[in-house]
Amino acid sequence: MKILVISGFLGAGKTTFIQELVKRTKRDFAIMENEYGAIGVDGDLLEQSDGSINIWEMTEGCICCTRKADFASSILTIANTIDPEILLVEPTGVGELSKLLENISQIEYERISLLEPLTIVDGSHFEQTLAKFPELCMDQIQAAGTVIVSKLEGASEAELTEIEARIRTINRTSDISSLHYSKQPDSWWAMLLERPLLVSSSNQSEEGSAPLEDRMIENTSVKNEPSVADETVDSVALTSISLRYEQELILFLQGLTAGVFGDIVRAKGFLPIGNGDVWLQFSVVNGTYSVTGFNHPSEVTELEAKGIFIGTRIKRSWLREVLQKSLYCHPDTIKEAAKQNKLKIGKLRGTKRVS
Ligand SMILES: Nc1nc2c(ncn2[C@@H]2O[C@H](COP(=O)(O)OP(=O)(O)OP(=O)(O)O)[C@@H](O)[C@H]2O)c(=O)[nH]1
Repeated sequence: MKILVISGFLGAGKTTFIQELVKRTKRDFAIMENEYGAIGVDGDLLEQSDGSINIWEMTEGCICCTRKADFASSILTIANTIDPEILLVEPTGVGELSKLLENISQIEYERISLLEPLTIVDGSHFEQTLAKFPELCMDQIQAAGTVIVSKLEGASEAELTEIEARIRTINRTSDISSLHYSKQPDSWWAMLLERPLLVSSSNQSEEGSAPLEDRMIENTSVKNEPSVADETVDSVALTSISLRYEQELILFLQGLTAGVFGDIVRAKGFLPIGNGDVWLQFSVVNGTYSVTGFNHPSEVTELEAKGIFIGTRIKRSWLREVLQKSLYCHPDTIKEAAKQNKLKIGKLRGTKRVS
């Protein structure tokens, strides 16, 4: 089993990229999703776009630090049971790629090998994200074998050259793809699944990128940079959410991006509108929101409305009051919902979801 880690900051476009990778290469994949909050959203979205793929979700904690041991044992379980050709790993947007690679390299053996990791960077907010989360973003870029720039589909040649040069100042050896991946040829996609990560300098290939242990040394210098990342970022995960009208969702998202519910860096989820005939999916990143249709597979009863909100100074009770209105009005219902949420969270931990 080969492992391809697809890293990138919150909302950079990791899940969207994975959907395209699966579509373009049609290989035998399994996917491991690590969500920063207490519940997973990406697994459901991926399942919607390709119901035939095995998806694992690990929530509540980061596989590069607090859930290290669970992550290692899940990888071994996947290798020994499903044994896909390639396991795609999407860490949380606030995970350090260098630490994660270090963890995985410790469980590498003849049946498990690492591919050169990818980091997706949001080209439309590159400088802002880097300025706000320097340690994290630099780590993700420096440890990547290929840095892929998203969200610059309409950029000019000059803009692409500029961002490429900027990324080059952070990582001297990686491949950089500033051309949007939707325009890349099949050979480029195939190449992403073929390049092994070199773990020690003694294995370095002639044309090769820096091996893993050299990258780690490089990264120690970054540790002294100021960072506001891990310690201050918080998350709220809500289930059983709903709104009465589509317009209400727009108003809520406008409030969210205006800072009414705290300083939200990332939000995403899906929920029913009105009597549940219409479901909508929402996504908030870098102060902008998007709303798209969501085909709720009504025969799958376990798929529940959910939303994740990541940021600082989050107004939890306000979010609950707006999105769980029906629950909020009745104290007994709140208690019951809290009980059910607890059970649900427990059930999701490290479990395998096979469609
Ligand atoms: N225009 C454009 N939008 C994109 C691109 N990639 C992602 N998006 C949008 O950006 C938002 C976040 O995309 P995701 O793929 O969910 O990002 P992510 O990195 O998986 O997010 P987290 O896992 O929550 O950190 C969604 O609204 C996407 O539709 C891109 O290349 N171009």
